[in-house]
Amino acid sequence: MAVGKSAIGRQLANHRAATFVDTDDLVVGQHGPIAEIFASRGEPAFREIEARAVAQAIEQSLGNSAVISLGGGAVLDSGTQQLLSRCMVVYLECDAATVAERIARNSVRPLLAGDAIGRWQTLFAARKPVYERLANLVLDVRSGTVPELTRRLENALQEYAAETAAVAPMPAATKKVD
Ligand SMILES: Nc1ncnc2c1ncn2[C@@H]1O[C@H](COP(=O)(O)OP(=O)(O)O)[C@@H](O)[C@H]1O
Ligand SMILES: O=C(O)C1=C[C@@H](OP(=O)(O)O)[C@@H](O)[C@H](O)C1
Ligand SMILES: [Mg+2]
Repeated sequence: MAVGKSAIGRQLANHRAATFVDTDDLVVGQHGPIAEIFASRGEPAFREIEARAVAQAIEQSLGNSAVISLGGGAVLDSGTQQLLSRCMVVYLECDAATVAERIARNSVRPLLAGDAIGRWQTLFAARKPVYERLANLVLDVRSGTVPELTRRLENALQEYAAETAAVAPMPAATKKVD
């Protein structure tokens, strides 16, 4: 949460003239504000809605050029993990110090209510292995502006594509960009 998935994803899509889909926006468009879904129906209901939104976004992107930004907890769903195995997955690697100021003024992320930084750290520690396992590319987003990070991501994606084309048909191992 708050690492820049939505902001960087949107800029990358603009740069590539690709469709941009933020699955949180899909959820909000279909079911209303995320905080209200958590409050009235609970997190399990949110996760089901979210998994359907992710599946819809991936299905509609097949054969098209699309950048899909997920919510930070979406990858915990096993169905989503399977669908992501057909996608180029980028993990934006960040830390608590970098997001601290952003989440201090958080008002839309129910899982960060109360001790925002403590909650972020606990969630991150539990999810990090999943992020690492699913990622084709890891981008360090601890420093740089959104436009700078988008350029670094674009360059890294081009390098990744060139490397995987060179070793096809074997998929390349996860690449880490500092
Ligand atoms: N590298 C960055 N530098 C400064 N602000 C950033 C950076 N990345 C994201 N932000 C800002 O932090 C907030 C959270 O970013 P967002 O893209 O919504 O994160 P996520 O989708 O991962 O939760 C937004 O206000 C965004 O503009
Ligand atoms: O990490 C999470 O569990 C969540 C992250 C949020 O999206 P961002 O990661 O885009 O903030 C949003 O899906 C929801 O508040 C739950
Ligand atoms: Mg987001």
